Amino acid sequence: MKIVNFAEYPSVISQYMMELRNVNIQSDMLRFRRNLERIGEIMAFEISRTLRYRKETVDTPLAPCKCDVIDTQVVLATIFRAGIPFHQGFLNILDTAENAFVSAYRKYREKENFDVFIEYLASPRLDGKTLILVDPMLATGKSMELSYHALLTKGTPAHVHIASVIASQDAVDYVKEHFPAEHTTLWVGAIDPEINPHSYIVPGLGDAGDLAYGTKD
Ligand SMILES: O=c1cc[nH]c(=O)[nH]1
Repeated sequence: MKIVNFAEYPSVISQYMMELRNVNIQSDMLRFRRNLERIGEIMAFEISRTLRYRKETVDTPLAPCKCDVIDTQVVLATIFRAGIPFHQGFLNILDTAENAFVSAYRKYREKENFDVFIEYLASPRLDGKTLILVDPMLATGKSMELSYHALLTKGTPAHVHIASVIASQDAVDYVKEHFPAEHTTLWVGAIDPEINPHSYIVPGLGDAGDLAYGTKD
C-alpha cells in the first residue's frame, strides 16, 4: 500500500494542521471547517495527478486545441459527520465526482468499549471506478474498514484512495492489513503516535465533529 504523508514535506497544509490542532484557534468553528475543506482541496489536487486523462479537442475562439480531460469516474465517500467539510473540499476540486455517504456510530458496551455500526448508506455503483474514502480522523481504522465493506455491496472499485487529516500509527497499520495493498493509497496530513483509551488520537486535535458542528448531547 502506498502512503503519502504530507507532514514529511512541510507546505501550507502544515499551517492549516497547526490551526486545526491549536486549542486557541480551533474553537473558531468557521475556520475549523474551512481548514478541513482547504486540506481536502489540496489533497484532491494531489490525487487528481494520479487519475487517467484522455485528449479531447475543443474549439477556442481562435483554433481547435487538444486538451486533457479526466477519464476516470471518481466516487467520493464520506463518513458522517466530521467528514462533511473535508468532503466538500474534495468536491470543490473534483466537481464531476459522484458521491456516497455512510454513517458509522459508536455503540458503547461500557465506558471505554464500543462497537461501530453502519446505519446508513447512500452510494452509486462502484464497479471499476476510483473510490476516495475521506475521513478527517483515522483513529483505529475500524470505521473506515466497516464503511468500505458496506460500500463494496455497491460494486468493486478499481482503486481506493483513503484520505485523512490525522491518522494514528495503529490505524495506518490496521489499514495496511485490511485493504487491498495493490489497489489502495493512503493520504494523510500527519501520523500521530498514539490513541487513548477512548480511541481519540494523541496529540490529535480533539473531537473533529464537535469542533466543526458543536457538541452533541
Ligand atoms: O481523535 C479523534 C478520533 C476520532 N474522531 C475524532 O474526532 N477525533
